[in-house]
Amino acid sequence: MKKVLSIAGSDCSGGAGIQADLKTFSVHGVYGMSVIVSVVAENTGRVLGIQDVSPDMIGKQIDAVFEDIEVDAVKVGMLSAPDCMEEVVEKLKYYHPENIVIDPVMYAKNGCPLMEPAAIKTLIGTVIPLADVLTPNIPEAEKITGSRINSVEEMEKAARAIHTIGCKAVVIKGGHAAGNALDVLFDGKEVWHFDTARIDTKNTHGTGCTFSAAVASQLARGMGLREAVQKAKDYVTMALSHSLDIGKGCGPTHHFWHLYQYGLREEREG
Ligand SMILES: Nc1ncnc2c1ncn2[C@@H]1O[C@H](COP(=O)(O)OP(=O)(O)OP(=O)(O)O)[C@@H](O)[C@H]1O
Ligand SMILES: Cc1ncc(COP(=O)(O)O)c(N)n1
Repeated sequence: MKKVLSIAGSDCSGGAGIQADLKTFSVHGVYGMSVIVSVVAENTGRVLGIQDVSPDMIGKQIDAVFEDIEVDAVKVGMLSAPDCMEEVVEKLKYYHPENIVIDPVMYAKNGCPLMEPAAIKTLIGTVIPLADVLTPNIPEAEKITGSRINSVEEMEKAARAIHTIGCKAVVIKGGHAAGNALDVLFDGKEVWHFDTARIDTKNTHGTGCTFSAAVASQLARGMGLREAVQKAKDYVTMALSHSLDIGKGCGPTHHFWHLYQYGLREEREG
């Protein structure tokens, strides 16, 4: 069985962060593991508080996983502060796992900040260059490049600009744009589009976490980059079309395992 590690924040309401990642890993038939970087008291409507785990304890969790278990892919999510980022970067450089997917989480869906504004420098200087795949949404890509994104052409331009920071590939997710939900992949050579109709729902809590965890799962299973992104897009579309009206704010994606497993079974038999 392939093994995938999430290094991210804990969302006690279960829709995003580590909890969304582990649900996504299970549906993809990979063994999920977690290193908790921050404990976030949040729900579908707001963030009540953030408590970062100490860098020493983040490092020990990463050591505990890597000294014992082979890791086929790593998904990195919320890293709130520069010292957390530096610890994660140091350990990933030391253990050098394959298939590092980094979601540069900055805000929750409800607009609450999940990364200290001053951490952007460390994010760009040390975290982003480690990514095999970086998955910013449009506001995150704007913060990283310092340029506004108002069209698909500008998404492509931003993906190329972010690639020069040193990551191997970039997917700019179009959840925050108007019109179709169109994501743009730049793999260092070519640009690819992944396009679906926009699903009319407020229940989009955790879409970014679900997408990046799905990419990491597919890469761990040996899929090539373009196919992994397409499969992750299919998965998040399905999880969103069955999203749950839980809570008073933006409800979570639904990890609709039996349909997806059916798809996996078809793939194996076909
Ligand atoms: N309403 C929607 N209908 C269809 N697909 C969507 C919708 N909203 C987001 N997506 C898709 O979900 C994925 C995640 O995109 P999004 O831009 O929402 O990420 P995000 O903002 O990082 O998410 P999060 O805020 O949960 O971290 C992308 O593949 C995007 O195209
Ligand atoms: C711990 C944690 N990590 C990531 C997100 C982003 O997800 P969303 O923007 O869908 O709330 C979150 N809310 N909480």
